[in-house]
Amino acid sequence: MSYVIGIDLGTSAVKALLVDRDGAVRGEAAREYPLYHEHSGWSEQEPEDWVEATVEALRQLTASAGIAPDEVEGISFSGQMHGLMLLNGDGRPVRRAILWNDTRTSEQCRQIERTLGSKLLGIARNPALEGFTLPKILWVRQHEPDVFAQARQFVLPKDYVRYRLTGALHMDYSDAAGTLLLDVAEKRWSGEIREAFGLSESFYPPLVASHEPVGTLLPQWAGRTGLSPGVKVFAGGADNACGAIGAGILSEGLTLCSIGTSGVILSYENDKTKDFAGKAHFFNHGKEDAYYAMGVTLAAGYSLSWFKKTFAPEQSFDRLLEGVGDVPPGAGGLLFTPYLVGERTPHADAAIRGSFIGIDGSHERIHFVRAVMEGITFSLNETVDIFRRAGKTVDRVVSIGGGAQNPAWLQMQADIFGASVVPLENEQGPGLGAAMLAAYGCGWFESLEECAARFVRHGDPYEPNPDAVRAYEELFRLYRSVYGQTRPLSAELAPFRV
Ligand SMILES: Nc1ncnc2c1ncn2[C@@H]1O[C@H](COP(=O)(O)OP(=O)(O)O)[C@@H](O)[C@H]1O
Ligand SMILES: O=C(CO)[C@@H](O)[C@H](O)COP(=O)(O)O
Repeated sequence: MSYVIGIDLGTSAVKALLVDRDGAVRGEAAREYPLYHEHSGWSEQEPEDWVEATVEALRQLTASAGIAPDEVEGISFSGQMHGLMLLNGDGRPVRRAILWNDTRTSEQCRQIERTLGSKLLGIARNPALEGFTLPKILWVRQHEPDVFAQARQFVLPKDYVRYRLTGALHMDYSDAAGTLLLDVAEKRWSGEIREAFGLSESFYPPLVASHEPVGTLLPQWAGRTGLSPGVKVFAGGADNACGAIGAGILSEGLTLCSIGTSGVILSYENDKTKDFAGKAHFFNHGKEDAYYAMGVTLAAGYSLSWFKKTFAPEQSFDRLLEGVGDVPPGAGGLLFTPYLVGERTPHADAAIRGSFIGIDGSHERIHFVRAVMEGITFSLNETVDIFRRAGKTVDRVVSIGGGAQNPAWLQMQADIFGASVVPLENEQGPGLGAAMLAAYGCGWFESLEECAARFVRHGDPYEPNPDAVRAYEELFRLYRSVYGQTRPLSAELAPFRV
């Protein structure tokens, strides 16, 4: 048999999938790693944790599947986006990675806006947001000059892991698009942005397409991972681009909802000139010369996992969510806004924090659980609304990620989005998209579309229930008013945060 492996370097864990030529998942392995929040708004990870976890996941995957090393033909990656890794001249990290959900860089964002003005949207196609990579580079240069002086190159999280496994350093277009340093439409590093911030050309890794081969596994890892040193390694893509590939979002008219640590509503775009005026992100797809627009809820699954960790640490998600489908829309008059770490879409606001509004003596824990799920979904619906106002049709949404594991949540998505919501038969998140890039890169298929026709299996859709849709239209209006009303309170509470 021959297989490919898709590795998804997520925020909470790395997941490796072993996939055969029919797209059947023949094995999976995951390893978690910690997040470090040393100050409010900070979020970092230890790069060595990613490497160790990835190698361990590969070892477990090959051992449990009982396959011969040369049966795996190709490997590719999906990675959490935007995280800054700075490497010294020996290719070693000079500090921990600063992640996509770290919001310490508001001042640097204002600096970028002052320096580039409207040129930024024209070139990078995205506004300066705290989570993106350029503001992080400027933060380290300003606050840790000694550390920055050691840095010779920057990369993103999955690029670093791939570099450690192959010895070859690259970045693919879909991930490079999230740095604010790429000319998105022209698919090249922007000289204008680079010069504006005095960065040297050698600081940038070479760009490649997601399905391109970038090397083979270094012999030192072969024994430990159970893979052959000859296994081909393909560049891979941003987790949202890979999530889209794995869900078959490869043509106009399809929308993706992904609820992982973050939450995303994503819509495929052929037209590189499409203008959302910065209201939605606009990035290169993992499919060549294609694009996607996307809105992001920073703390989507993270809000639910925060709730579970804080109020039910001993319970599984399935146990915590038991009975949540029996609570009517509106959670008994309880509203939640998921701004635990600030927000991105539609409010690019690092200072806002979340809230429960309407707590009543009759509420039980299950009402809070339902309110958290509804708040996350309302936040995603703000992006659905942006897309509809921009003239896009959103009537069929493919739902992936941890949030797609719960039927009540899938029904809630259909009712809040007012659209059919389609889960995948074998929900594997972005790892399947990464495996598809390897399968296409290995030449198993003529195109990603041909690969998707074999690998991607949509399940039965969840249809919107008209009564629930009506109730949610009213509740969504109330939800939207919470942001403006809690913003000043959040600002006044800021000094009390640790
Ligand atoms: N059984 C479940 N039911 C509902 N939500 C779940 C379940 N399991 C996980 N989740 C949610 O999904 C999130 C993790 O999703 P995942 O796609 O694995 O994340 P990531 O790739 O960001 O690490 C968790 O934070 C949690 O909120
Ligand atoms: O910042 C973004 C997208 O712009 C996030 O979607 C990250 O890419 C992290 O993803 P998950 O760990 O939630 O999958």
